[in-house]
Amino acid sequence: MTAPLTASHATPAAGRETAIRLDGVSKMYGQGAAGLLALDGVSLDVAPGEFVCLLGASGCGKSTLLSLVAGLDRPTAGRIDAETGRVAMMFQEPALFPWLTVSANVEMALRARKGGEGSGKPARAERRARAAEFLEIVHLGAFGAKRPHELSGGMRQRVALARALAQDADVLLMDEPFGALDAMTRDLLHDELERIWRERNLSVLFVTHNVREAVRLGDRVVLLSSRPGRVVQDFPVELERPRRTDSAEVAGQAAAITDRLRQEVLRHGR
Ligand SMILES: Nc1ncnc2c1ncn2[C@@H]1O[C@H](COP(=O)(O)OP(=O)(O)OP(=O)(O)O)[C@@H](O)[C@H]1O
Repeated sequence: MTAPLTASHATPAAGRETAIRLDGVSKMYGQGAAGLLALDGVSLDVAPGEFVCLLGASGCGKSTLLSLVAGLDRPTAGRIDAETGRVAMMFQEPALFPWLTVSANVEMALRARKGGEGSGKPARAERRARAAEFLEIVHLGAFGAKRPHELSGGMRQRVALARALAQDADVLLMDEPFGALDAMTRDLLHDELERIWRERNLSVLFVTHNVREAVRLGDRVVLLSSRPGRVVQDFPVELERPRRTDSAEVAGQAAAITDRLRQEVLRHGR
């Protein structure tokens, strides 16, 4: 949950147009007869600036896949390149430090930044000013002095988003970030995330159980099989943006993907 917020395991390969590449990635937890194969030969590319949603039955390895891309764990086989190297993660729980103000939570990410060309750690006053800018981006400019418990669930997730942006990440890995929010708040956050994704040209890998949410947000929806997770189908979503979750177009494409997901779940007798 409160695992490291940045992971850098870049493998530069000049001229390749991928932000994330998984090539034949498998993950086995444990060993021998007691081993559990969570992912089996997953190959998947995310282009720079692309928004890819990952769908699949419960336990099919979606979170495992994200943690491998984030470099929090290693694959048993296969290869992962996150070429940009600046990866931030968001979870269903915002995982803020409750004793710190909203601003200080975002400042922590600025403190934790790795040094590098033009990205040295900013001094305290500058961190505060930059945290305020990131809070403006998520429309929480007036809330920097509040503590997390004074905010609603949706606002706390916006702080988590500001914190992810403050890491100067160009790849966002999101594990059901809006799963605990009510439908109205989720809708608003979809709009905000879409705006920020476009403005900052982020590459996003977004895990969800919600097929409509995947179609609302994704350039592509990648469907994983039940465990062990394998890529079953990759659905391009060519609907014009901005999309509405409750539109007939989104509902239509979501229904087709749900049918395929249902077949997959039934095939595994769940
Ligand atoms: N650290 C671990 N050790 C052993 N088994 C694990 C570990 N982490 C996950 N698993 C198992 O690996 C499988 C895939 O888990 P994972 O959490 O990646 O699936 P998921 O698709 O994200 O699930 P959900 O949709 O329910 O969140 C599950 O059977 C889970 O129990």
